[in-house]
Amino acid sequence: MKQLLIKNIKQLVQVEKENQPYIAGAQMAQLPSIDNAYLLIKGAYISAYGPMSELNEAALPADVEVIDATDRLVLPAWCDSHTHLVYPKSRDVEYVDKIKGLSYEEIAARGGGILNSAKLMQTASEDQLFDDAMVRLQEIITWGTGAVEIKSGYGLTLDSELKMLRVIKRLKEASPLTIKSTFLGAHSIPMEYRGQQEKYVDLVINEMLPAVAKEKLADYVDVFCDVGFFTVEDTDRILNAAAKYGLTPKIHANELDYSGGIQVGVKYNALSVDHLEFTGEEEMKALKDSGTMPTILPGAAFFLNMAYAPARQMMAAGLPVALASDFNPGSSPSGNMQLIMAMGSVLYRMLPEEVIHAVTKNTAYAMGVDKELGSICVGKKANVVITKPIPGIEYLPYAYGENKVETTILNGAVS
Ligand SMILES: N=CN[C@@H](CCC(=O)O)C(=O)O
Ligand SMILES: [Zn+2]
Repeated sequence: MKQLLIKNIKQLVQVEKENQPYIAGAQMAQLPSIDNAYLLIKGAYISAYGPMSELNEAALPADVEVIDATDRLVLPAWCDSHTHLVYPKSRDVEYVDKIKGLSYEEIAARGGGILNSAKLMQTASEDQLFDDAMVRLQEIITWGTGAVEIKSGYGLTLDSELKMLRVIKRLKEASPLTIKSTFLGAHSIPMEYRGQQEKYVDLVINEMLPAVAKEKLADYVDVFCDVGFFTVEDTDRILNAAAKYGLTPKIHANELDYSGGIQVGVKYNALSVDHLEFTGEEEMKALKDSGTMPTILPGAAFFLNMAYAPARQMMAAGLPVALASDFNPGSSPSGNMQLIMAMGSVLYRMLPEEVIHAVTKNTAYAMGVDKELGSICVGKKANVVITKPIPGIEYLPYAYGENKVETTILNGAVS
């Protein structure tokens, strides 16, 4: 089997002897690393690592491929556990409305926002959606992403939701990235259902969910549980129905208000609850030891000029925190996880060690791939990044405009 040796690594970051599902509270500030290290990859998996002093290069096969990482750091590739990166077109027009002062809810209420994308989605071809999304995937690989979750939710009709999910299925097959798909039929209420949204919820439950399950198109289910969108009762109904198909929830919650989304997500053992701008003591109590990953989406809060989720209070309460990009055309038009790390650090006061855990281990958990990704651990998939020559981990969030990643390795191969 083909072997790849990365040697003379200035710092091998986030090594783990045994896989821990996620990192919480004060432990997030501890980042186990090895200076002057090597990493050995066999096929698609990590087979060994350690200090250079323990490397017996002579014992390796003659055809081993060698990368010299002098002055460079090696880290697990980022896991981006929340995106909407299959979409028909950018929404830069709304951007100007936002600058002029229209709120996210005001844009949505007059048929803009998610409904704008949903309208375009009706006529978008599957091939065009696939080609555009492949370009976006290629770009995020260059920024160091190794795994990504992608949601439907710009369809909002049976056919269009299935179209989006089929595109995601094709992306899974065509891309070297590890991809998980999430059914988000309950992303917004179509205009014709306004005032009778329970009928749209019926459609999601009775028509969309069975069709999605029949074609095995989704790994997870999501609901936008927030003011002006879906209520706790709607969410409860959808998650209850989804559980019968074995679909675990990942919920959009508490972005616009104390919506009860966090609590209903925890009630249904959601893998993650995401956004969380409106998180108080009660919400943190519900999250404690729940197994539900609190996931903050700094790109959306920054772009929409929202309040910032209380990341430091969450960690002080012993909770884990994950950071994802929310890459979408309306509220976070970037999948650059290095920028997310910078935002985590500057806007949420998270330490470099904490942001690294938040975009690797904790997002791996939030998208259900923690056993295979998220750390440098023997037996895990070899999805790693080699940085350019940089001074240390602090430089990753500090130099927010630069691409610090030189090489992304996915499944043991340079991508
Ligand atoms: N908050 C809800 N949904 C997306 C927004 C999608 C859009 O505006 O197109 C989000 O996560 O930010
Ligand atoms: Zn989202």
